[in-house]
Order: sequence, then C-alpha cells, then structure tokens
Amino acid sequence: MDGSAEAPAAGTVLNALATGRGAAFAIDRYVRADVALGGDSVSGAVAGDPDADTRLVERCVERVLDAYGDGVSGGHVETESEVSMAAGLKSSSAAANATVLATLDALGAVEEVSREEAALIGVRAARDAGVTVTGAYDDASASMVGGLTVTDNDRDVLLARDDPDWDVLVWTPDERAFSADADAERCARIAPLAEHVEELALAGRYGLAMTINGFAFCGALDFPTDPLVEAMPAVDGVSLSGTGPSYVAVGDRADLEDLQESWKTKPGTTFRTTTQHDGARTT
Ligand SMILES: Nc1ncnc2c1ncn2[C@@H]1O[C@H](COP(=O)(O)OP(=O)(O)OP(=O)(O)O)[C@@H](O)[C@H]1O
Ligand SMILES: O=C(O)C1=C[C@@H](O)[C@@H](O)[C@H](O)C1
Repeated sequence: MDGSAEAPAAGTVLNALATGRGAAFAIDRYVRADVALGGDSVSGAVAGDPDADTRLVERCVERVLDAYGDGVSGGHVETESEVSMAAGLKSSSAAANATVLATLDALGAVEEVSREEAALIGVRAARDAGVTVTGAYDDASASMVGGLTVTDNDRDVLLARDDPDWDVLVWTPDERAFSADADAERCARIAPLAEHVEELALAGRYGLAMTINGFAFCGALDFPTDPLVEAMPAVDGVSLSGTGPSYVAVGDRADLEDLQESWKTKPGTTFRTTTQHDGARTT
C-alpha cells in the first residue's frame, strides 16, 4: 500500500497574522511525499535532513488513517522538498498537502475526498503539531488548488480564488524563521493596513496589495525594507513572504532578471519561477 503526491510551495500577498485573513499564490516549486502503509505506528523522515521535525507530516498520515483508513493504523512518510524549511515559502503547507494526498493515494481513496477537505486535514494537523499561528488555510488552499487564494483562517473559509499568470523572483537569505515563533502581537498592531491589503486583493489589485503587505510586515516582524525599495520601480508587486525571511517579487520577466542580478549579491539564494495553476497532485 504505497502512495505518492507533490504539492507546490507558495508566496504571500497578505500575511494572516494581523487579522486572520490571508492571501497566497502557488509557485512552480514542489514538496513531494512518499507514503508506505503498514505496521502499528506512524513514522516520518525528511530527505537530507535527519534532524527535521516530522510531527506535522506524521499527524497528517494519522488524521487521514483515522478518517479513511478502514482499520489501517500505521505507515511511514518521507518528504523531499525543492524549497527550504522555515524560509517563508510555505513548505509546511506543501508538505502537509502532499502527505495527505499521498496517504489517500495509498488507501485508493483520493476520489472520495474533495480538495478543500484534503487541505483542511493538513490545516488541522498543522494546528495539532503547533507549527502555525492561524492554521494558514491561505497557504494550504493555494498549494492544494493552485493559483491565488484569499481566505479567512479564523473560519477556514475560501473568500476568493484567481489564476494570475506571473513570473516570480524569490530571494531567500541564509537565516531561517519558523512561523510559530513569529511575534503575532506586533502583527496585530498593523491590522488596519492588513484590512486595506485585503480590500485591494479582493479587488484584484494584487501587486499593490502585496507591496503594502511587504512594508507593513517587514515593519512588524523587523525585516529590512531595502529589498522592497530596491525592487519597487521594476516590479508589479514585492513582499516579504510569510513570516520571512524570503522576499518574493512578481512582474515582467526581463525586469525580474535585472532585479535578480541585484538580489543575487546579497547573502543567500535566489531563483526565478512562475505561478502554478493546478495545485497538488498524486504522482
Ligand atoms: N518539507 C517538509 N517536510 C516535512 N515537514 C515539514 C516540511 N516543511 C515544513 N515542515 C514542518 O513544518 C514545520 C514548520 O515549518 P516552517 O515554519 O518552516 O513552515 P514554512 O511553511 O516553511 O514557513 P512559512 O509558514 O514561514 O512559509 C517544521 O518544523 C516541520 O515540522
Ligand atoms: O502560521 C500561520 O498562520 C501563517 C504563516 C505565514 O505563512 C503567513 O503568511 C500565513 O498567512 C499564516
């Protein structure tokens, strides 16, 4: 009883830590999960990172087995990721989505479960594992269904979905920032700005929305605004992604190539990609 799936990482338009409402877009970089069912207990591993915390993906397997396992109670999950953990690129949501789908695939039950419900299993597992502040349904839904989603994470409701076709540039500095460690109280102070970003996003003005989000959350979470100021004249939108430390810019491909030359001189890594439209899939 084996199953496998992959789910895209994502970038941020609106961070939900201020108001509980967030927006994210899927990018063409993936976390893959391979699940082998059997035995009495659930275990997990992350390829290339023997010390990684595997509680989130183990909890995803357990939740799927509890709901759809029909007596199967054990298994092993291994993830492999094209994006770094704790980089702000939603690797936890992508890992959860890939694991939920891979477990359903191993049970032959993928068709029994809607994409929305599959994403919500991962959100509940993330809350169980304590790796999220709001549940991050914005990140989970963008990764599960692809495109750009706006959500209310307090109620786990999808408010809007769109399918923008963007070139994307990412800069990931060398440091790491786990979302669960972010200062949510400081984020709550900038709620009026987050409400404005939400209005812009719901009106389809994503570029301006994400740039205002970037300045607001760099202020609240104490990340530098220089990368935003540097990028602004050339791009449609630029923001801190999630709780950092990565920055994401969207816009014209040639302009992003120029910006990459400049972001490349900073410590860390850069890559160019595109928005992803189809979401998570079994493989
Ligand atoms: N590729 C992965 N495989 C397995 N578990 C993962 C993976 N990525 C993240 N996780 C789990 O999620 C936890 C939280 O991860 P993290 O804070 O890095 O989330 P993130 O989604 O990368 O960050 P952000 O929310 O800022 O985008 C990790 O401690 C780990 O338990
Ligand atoms: O843990 C969380 O609740 C979140 C983390 C970040 O990715 C945010 O971008 C997201 O909106 C919510």
